[in-house]
Parts: sequence; C-alpha cells; structure tokens
Amino acid sequence: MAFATHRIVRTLTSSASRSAAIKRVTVIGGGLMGAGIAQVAATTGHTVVLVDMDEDILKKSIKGIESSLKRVVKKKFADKPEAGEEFVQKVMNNVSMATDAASVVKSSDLVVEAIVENLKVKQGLFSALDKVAPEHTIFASNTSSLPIADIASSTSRLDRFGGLHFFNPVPMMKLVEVIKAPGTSQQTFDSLMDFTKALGKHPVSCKDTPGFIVNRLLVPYMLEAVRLYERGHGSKEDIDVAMKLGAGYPMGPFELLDYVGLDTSKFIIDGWYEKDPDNPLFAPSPILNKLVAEGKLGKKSGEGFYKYK
Ligand SMILES: CCCCCCCCCCCCCC(=O)CC(=O)SCCNC(=O)CCNC(=O)[C@H](O)C(C)(C)COP(=O)(O)OP(=O)(O)OC[C@H]1O[C@@H](n2cnc3c(N)ncnc32)[C@H](O)[C@@H]1OP(=O)(O)O
Ligand SMILES: NC(=O)C1=CN([C@@H]2O[C@H](COP(=O)(O)OP(=O)(O)OC[C@H]3O[C@@H](n4cnc5c(N)ncnc54)[C@H](O)[C@@H]3O)[C@@H](O)[C@H]2O)C=CC1
Repeated sequence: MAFATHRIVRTLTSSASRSAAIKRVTVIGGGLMGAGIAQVAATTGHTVVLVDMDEDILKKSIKGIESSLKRVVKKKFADKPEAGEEFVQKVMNNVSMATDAASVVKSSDLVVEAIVENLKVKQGLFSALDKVAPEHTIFASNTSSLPIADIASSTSRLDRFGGLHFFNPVPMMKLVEVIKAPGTSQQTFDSLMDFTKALGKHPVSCKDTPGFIVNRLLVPYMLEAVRLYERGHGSKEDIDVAMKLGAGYPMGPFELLDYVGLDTSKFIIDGWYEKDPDNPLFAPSPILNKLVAEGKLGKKSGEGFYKYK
C-alpha cells in the first residue's frame, strides 16, 4: 500500500513538475503559424512573447490575434459580450512582442520556432539562441518538412530539442504532431506532450521521418492535384469542388495551397526535390514557381491560385 501511494505521488509530482515547467513561451515568427501558436498559448494562460524581425510585422500579428480571438469569443460568449471583451483583454495581456529573440529567450521555458521553411535560416537562429538560453529551456520547431535532427544539430541541446507541428489555422485545428528526434530525451518529449495537452490540443507522437504523419500523406495528394491541373485534366475549380463534395474535405487542394501560402509550399517541395531528385512528383512546378515569382503567395498576399480582394 505504502509502495502504491509512493508511486502515485511520484507520478503526480513528475507529471505536475513537467507541466509547470512550461509557463513562459517564446514564439519566433509572427506569420500565419507563429501568431496562431502565440494566441493559443496565451489563451491557455501561458506568458507569451512573440518575436519577429520588425515591429510592423508584429503589429499586424497582434492585430490578427485580436481579431481571431474576437471570432472565438463571439461564439463562446454569445450571451455575454462584456465578459467576452474582458476575456479578449485578459488573453491579450498575456502576449507581448519583441524583435530581439536573444534577450527574450533568457527568461523562457520553451522556444517554439515558426519562421521561414529554410534549414540554414532555422539553424542560424537556433545556433544563436542556444548560446544565450538557460539550460532548462526546451527548443521546438514547427517545421512542416525538415528533419528535426538537422535543425537541432545547430545546437548543443539535442536532448532538449523536439518538434511541435501545429496545423493551420492553429486556433481551430485540434492536432499537434509531437516529434521525438533520435536525440530528444524522454523528459523533453513528455514535457512537449504535456504542453500540447495544456493548450487544449490533441497530440500524436511522431518519429522524425519526412513529413511526419500528416504531410507524408497530404503533400503527395496536393502535388497530384497540381500535376492534374498542369496536364489540363481538370480546372482548379472543378478539382476543388470534386474533393470537397466527393471526398468531404473542408477545402479543395488549391484553396488549401492558397491558405497554407505558396511560398511555404514552394520551400517544402523544393527541399524534398533536392533530397529526392529522381521522384518526378517533386519536380519544380512551372505554375507554382510563376505565382511565387509574381508575389502571389496565396490568401496572405491577396492572390494565389485565386483572388481574395
Ligand atoms: C507541384 C507543386 C505543388 C506544391 C505542393 C506542396 C504542398 C505543400 C502543402 C503542405 C502544407 C503543409 C502545411 C502543414 O505543415 C500542415 C497544415 O497545416 S496543412 C493545413 C491543415 N488545415 C486544413 O486542412 C484546413 C482545412 N479547412 C478547414 O478546416 C476550414 O475550412 C476552416 C476551419 C479553415 C474554416 O472553416 P470554414 O467553414 O471553411 O469557414 P468559416 O470562415 O465559416 O469558419 C468556420 C468557423 O471557424 C472559425 N474560424 C475560422 N478560422 C478562424 C481563426 N483563424 N480564428 C478563429 N476562428 C476561426 C470561424 O469563425 C467559423 O466559426 P462559426 O462559429 O462557424 O462562425
Ligand atoms: N503555413 C502553414 O499552413 C503551415 C506552416 N508550417 C511551418 O511553420 C513555419 C512558418 O510558416 P508560416 O507561419 O506559414 O510562415 P509565414 O511566412 O506566414 O511567417 C514566417 C514569419 O517568420 C518571420 N521570420 C523569418 N525569419 C525570421 C527570423 N530569423 N527571426 C524572426 N522572425 C523571422 C517572417 O518575418 C514571417 O513573419 C514554417 O516552418 C512552415 O513550414 C507548419 C504548419 C502549417
């Protein structure tokens, strides 16, 4: 009996201390994903600093967080608009912004990186932060397509480095893929699982394999859709309608590409092509390249495969 009690206390203590450890979160990258991650972390009572390269981007991110929160609150506090406003204010008080990541991470339990999908840029960022972050700070990347181990290799904290792959739009999508790279310690992995649950999300455990689970299946599907369109075998409108009405997807592949961002999609596919140049599926797409070169990056820029203005 004494043994059983001891075990329960130990379990509770270790679980509680793991969760309690992550209270102060730095989110780097105030774009589509970073803003969403910051919003969800702040909503669930974490102290969040959102970092990006300049203040104009950050002001836009903060505005985006506030308007997303208002959409949430409209439903949640339908009968009590004042309580809703109070809630928004309370959440916004949990978020601050900064342009100097190095000074912010000094008081951070967790750094979640959501910057551009480029290995060298991510490595450069983490290498710099590794030198200034406290020992206990866990690093996580929200990469869609890069190996976590490759990003982590720029640091000396392989054991405190993992993947937290959120889905867009973060406030609405319940899933988070939690990635345990070969160097990730069990304690770090458990902390990331606990953190994900504390955000009200549903974690799934993933190995550090290309595309983890969702993108391993989603990217080939999206690529096939673009190839179908490039061959003239279907209009983008018909392909989108077909997948929504025939397969029950909430968005068709071209709507989803615009939603994800065509620049991010190009980074993903170019990276996979570099690694696997013999796979014709990953070959450069003339249509995608043209749109990106024209600055048509999807919904976020006002135009991609479709127009949004
Ligand atoms: C050959 C080269 C080709 C290149 C190919 C390369 C492929 C690369 C692609 C890989 C992408 C990888 C990205 C990644 O790593 C992983 C991802 O994130 S994949 C994306 C996953 N997301 C989805 O699949 C989204 C699917 N869409 C939806 O679930 C819905 O459409 C959505 C929830 C976005 C919107 O719902 P919808 O009904 O369509 O529209 P409404 O506007 O009516 O919204 C419904 C409901 O939701 C609320 N809401 C929506 N967005 C937000 C928000 N941001 N904040 C708060 N609330 C939001 C809205 O208010 C509505 O609420 P009501 O109560 O219904 O009014
Ligand atoms: N867009 C999507 O649907 C999803 C994207 N991801 C991943 O999340 C990451 C971010 O993607 P998005 O938010 O879509 O990109 P985004 O282009 O919307 O935002 C990226 C932000 O990072 C900032 N940034 C770039 N370099 C920086 C640096 N060194 N320091 C600070 N800020 C920097 C940019 O100014 C920009 O605001 C990528 O790794 C992407 O693959 C993951 C899941 C879904």
